[in-house]
Amino acid sequence: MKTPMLDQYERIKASCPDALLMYRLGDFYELFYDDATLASELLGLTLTGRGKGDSRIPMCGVPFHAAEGYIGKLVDAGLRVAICEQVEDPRSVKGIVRREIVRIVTPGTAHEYLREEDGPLRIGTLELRSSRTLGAVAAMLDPLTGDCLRMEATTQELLGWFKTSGVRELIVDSQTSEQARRAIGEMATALNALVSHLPADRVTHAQDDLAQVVTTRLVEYVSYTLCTTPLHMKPATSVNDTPYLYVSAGTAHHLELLEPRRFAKRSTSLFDFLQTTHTAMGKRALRQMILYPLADGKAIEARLVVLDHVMENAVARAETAELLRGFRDLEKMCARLSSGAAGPRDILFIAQSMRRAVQIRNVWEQVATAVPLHALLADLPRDDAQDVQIEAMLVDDPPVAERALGVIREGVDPEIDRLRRIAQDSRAYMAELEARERQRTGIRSLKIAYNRVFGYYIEVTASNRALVPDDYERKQTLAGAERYVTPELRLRETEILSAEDQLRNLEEGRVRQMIEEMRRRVPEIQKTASLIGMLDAFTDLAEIALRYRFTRPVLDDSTDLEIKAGRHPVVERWLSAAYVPNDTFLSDERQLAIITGPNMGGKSTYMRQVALIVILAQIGSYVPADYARIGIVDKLFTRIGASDDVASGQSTFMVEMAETAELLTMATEKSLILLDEIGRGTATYDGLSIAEAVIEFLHDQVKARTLFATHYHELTELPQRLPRTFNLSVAASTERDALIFLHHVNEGPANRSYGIDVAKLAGVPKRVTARARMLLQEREAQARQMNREQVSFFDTPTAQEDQEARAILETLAELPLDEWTPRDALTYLFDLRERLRATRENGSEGVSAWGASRN
Ligand SMILES: Nc1ncnc2c1ncn2[C@@H]1O[C@H](COP(=O)(O)OP(=O)(O)OP(=O)(O)O)[C@@H](O)[C@H]1O
Repeated sequence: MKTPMLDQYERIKASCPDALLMYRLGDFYELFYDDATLASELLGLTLTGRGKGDSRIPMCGVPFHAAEGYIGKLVDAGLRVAICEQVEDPRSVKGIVRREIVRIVTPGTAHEYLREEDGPLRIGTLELRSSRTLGAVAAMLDPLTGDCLRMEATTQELLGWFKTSGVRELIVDSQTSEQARRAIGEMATALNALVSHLPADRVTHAQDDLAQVVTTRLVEYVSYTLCTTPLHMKPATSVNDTPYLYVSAGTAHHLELLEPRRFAKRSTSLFDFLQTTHTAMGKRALRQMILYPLADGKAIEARLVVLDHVMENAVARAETAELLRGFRDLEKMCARLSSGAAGPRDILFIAQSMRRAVQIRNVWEQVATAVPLHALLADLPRDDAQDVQIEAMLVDDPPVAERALGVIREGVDPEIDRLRRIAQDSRAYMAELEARERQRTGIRSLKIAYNRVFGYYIEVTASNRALVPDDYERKQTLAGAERYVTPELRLRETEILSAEDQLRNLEEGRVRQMIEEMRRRVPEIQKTASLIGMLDAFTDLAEIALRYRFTRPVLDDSTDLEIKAGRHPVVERWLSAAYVPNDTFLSDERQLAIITGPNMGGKSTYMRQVALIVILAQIGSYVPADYARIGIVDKLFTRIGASDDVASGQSTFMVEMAETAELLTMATEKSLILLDEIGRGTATYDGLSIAEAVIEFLHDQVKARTLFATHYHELTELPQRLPRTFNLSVAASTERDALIFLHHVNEGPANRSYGIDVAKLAGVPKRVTARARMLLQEREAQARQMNREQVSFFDTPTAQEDQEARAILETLAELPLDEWTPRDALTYLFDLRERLRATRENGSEGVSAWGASRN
């Protein structure tokens, strides 16, 4: 026999089959059946059971007040959780209490349950244009702030956007086309995201406008998970209208834009370096700026003008910082208002912050002369009358929950004050009655107390039962005590309870009204929140620019990149020694730089520095350089530094090649590409060949500005045949056998490589480095010998060939094979063959090289 409760459980569960159902039962959320088994495993909870024998079903539970953490864990594990509450007061119903799902928490919409520091949380979806070449229309939505971004691009590009933006869940519905479904499936795998279905009854009728379709789908999904119509969704903006700098996910990772490298000892991310904002909105705005730098000259200039202004006005800046310090997270509160979770405390906090916004507006209105700043201020609130009123009505420290007493300030409502006095008087009265009864009965331990079931009662310990007077009426017997009522107590109780009831009704009514008013103001509050976020971010960027002596960049539509004395802001900050500034000059004629030099010489720092300067400039920030002129970059790709993606199950080489593939297909003439030692992860000749072919392709086809760091010295020859390439090298010197890094970037290739010196520096035993140096010398000597004996043997057949063959044989005879590893030998052999082939193809030119040193 199924109990009515289980019946209800199963009905509710059926309405939400792809979520774990947390079913509220008194002070617990209970899970049953498979949900219970799964949750108990993931959360380490004891699995119990309900019922007996065969009909016993698995069950586990979490206390309701601690549920948040558990829900967070489940969602983090990629599950959906449906929260089912009791929606009536159990005391006022006979039989089973009505229950409803009040929230579905999913990986992409769990903003109240996950830590914001772990990055943004977004949901996304897409539809494909009927013709493949037209690409796809996509939208992504931040369920906390209600920001919705639309974009039209290739699916590959969209994947990149989704990845950097933290899309954790992709939404499909019954109208999603088959193709789109496939694309979404593939993306979900790449993003490690969940694919979720919007229930059919939520799908609005088919529309022609795909942009509309994708945004509506996401808004509907948020509404579905919140179990209410959200008030805080903003109209979608389009990436295609406001061009942004595309930063591939790999790039954001390599450059440590938002998060430091795994295992980094300090916060080495750009975000951490820049972030001294005062508000949660400011932090979000800054993160957003870094994630979406601009690619439109006018928009960047507008930001720079605001920044100039903020930098110039030190007093206003300081006052703003002061006001921002106490600012509450308005965006989070709007989300709470929207989902019906807001209570009196939220209302007070919003009112206080909105008043501060008015003050901030006043601060700047007096000094603002710049048009873009005016535009920013125009939408800040001007009038705080409403909020002053709210502050006057609510007590200083109101409770979080909507249903609580003592929320309205004394003097606001005479009726509330009167009822409160009755309640208070009765408390005094009860104390007095207690004293009186103790006196009358002689029972010193007698006490008057209250509970929800019996109301007020007099409690007497069992040992004093004999002293109880006749007019006491027994209510309840406990182990060591008896509880009584008297007619007087009953009378008083009715008075008190009715006063408290009325009081609660009145206070709740007031609060509900305030919440309703605030809900109507959500768009205004959101607008304020985002402007305050921007102002906070600008104040922050201003402080940084002043503190670290940044300069204002010049942006234009050229494809130049000119930096004088550029620095890497984060490395400079943490370096104990002085940072060596470096110049950069790229243009149409100097499109691709091949950078050589010793390990640890500063190649990757140099490349990162260039990338960060470009990003900062396109954010609208000042930059760490004496001068910077930047032809606006449309897409930024980097492949720098050791990959730590090995943990994700992909080989370093595979990841590297995937990223290379991405940039080769996506980059344009306006892009900037930074590559560090690509091809290193494979056999020398594979690697070298890949590297060379990539350079050729970038030079001939893509024509993007490129910095290419490499250890293949062979590549320094490329400028001879690829006119837009040139050599750069990081300087090092060896003094008395010690290697000194100068960190200075020079024109021209590195004259030698310093592998052995670096090995020594790194503590490789002297015997090994000495031996290596000997081997190197031998090789170089052989090379010289070969060069001397070199004859162009293919010209005049037999005799020459003969001679060359003898030279080869002689070299072979001299090879220190005993000391070589098989790999050394094999590499040498490949080397030999490769060069002989090259010789045959290119005539005699290459011969000189065949025995040359391989350093
Ligand atoms: N311009 C500079 N001024 C001062 N110190 C620097 C500079 N550039 C780099 N360094 C220091 O040198 C270290 C090594 O730099 P980096 O990692 O860029 O070398 P690399 O040439 O890329 O080495 P590898 O080829 O091994 O990757 C940095 O951690 C930093 O401490």
